[in-house]
Amino acid sequence: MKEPAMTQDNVRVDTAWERVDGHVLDQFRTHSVANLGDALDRLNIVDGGIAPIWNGAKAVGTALPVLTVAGDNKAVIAALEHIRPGDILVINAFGYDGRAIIGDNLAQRFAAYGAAGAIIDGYVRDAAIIEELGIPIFARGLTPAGPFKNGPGTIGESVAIGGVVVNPGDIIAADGDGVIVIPPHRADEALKSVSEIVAREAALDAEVEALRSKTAAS
Ligand SMILES: O=C([O-])CC(=O)C(=O)O
Ligand SMILES: [Mg+2]
Repeated sequence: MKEPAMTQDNVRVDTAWERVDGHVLDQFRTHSVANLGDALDRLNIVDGGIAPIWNGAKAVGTALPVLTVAGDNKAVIAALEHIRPGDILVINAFGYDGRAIIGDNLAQRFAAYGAAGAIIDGYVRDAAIIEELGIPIFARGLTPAGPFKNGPGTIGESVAIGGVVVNPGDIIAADGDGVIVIPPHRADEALKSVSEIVAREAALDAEVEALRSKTAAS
């Protein structure tokens, strides 16, 4: 039987779930989020309001879901000790724009514990330092206002983020276009289908190249 969730000081924690192997994640790393989205029938994509906070940020990993109260990061701080290498913190902070849920200090702690990044349905701060450090953080925007630290919250339970349900251990891929959530049981299907999409995209590029040469010759 599944272990029940424990509540630690106002934050409920469930750690009874699995992470996929790193070699599965490596296969997703070679693909764009747009192509992965096409491979999953153009579904499973987080709304475009959640975007990288610096140009060039990208990340692939498995979801460590965190639910906070709007403007409060107690559950995020409590999640630090539950990070495993390759995790991506997926934080539902209710899209609230009045408080930053994390800044450079927490982003650096995520990285120090081996997290591959964080996706936040909410706002962040200290963006210039996070960019300088190259830590991939995706959020709705920036505000200098710091968060409260009272809770409650949950760690390791399913959350909603940008209109998509994220279960603990789901595969997350994020790049300049945005974020996709891939349930592990659909990983093989997604990888097979995305290689067909890559071939189709290459054929479209070749068509454009042929058109360009024809235009130049005329
Ligand atoms: O004060 C906080 O909790 C958020 C913050 O700025 C940081 O993590 O650097
Ligand atoms: Mg800070």
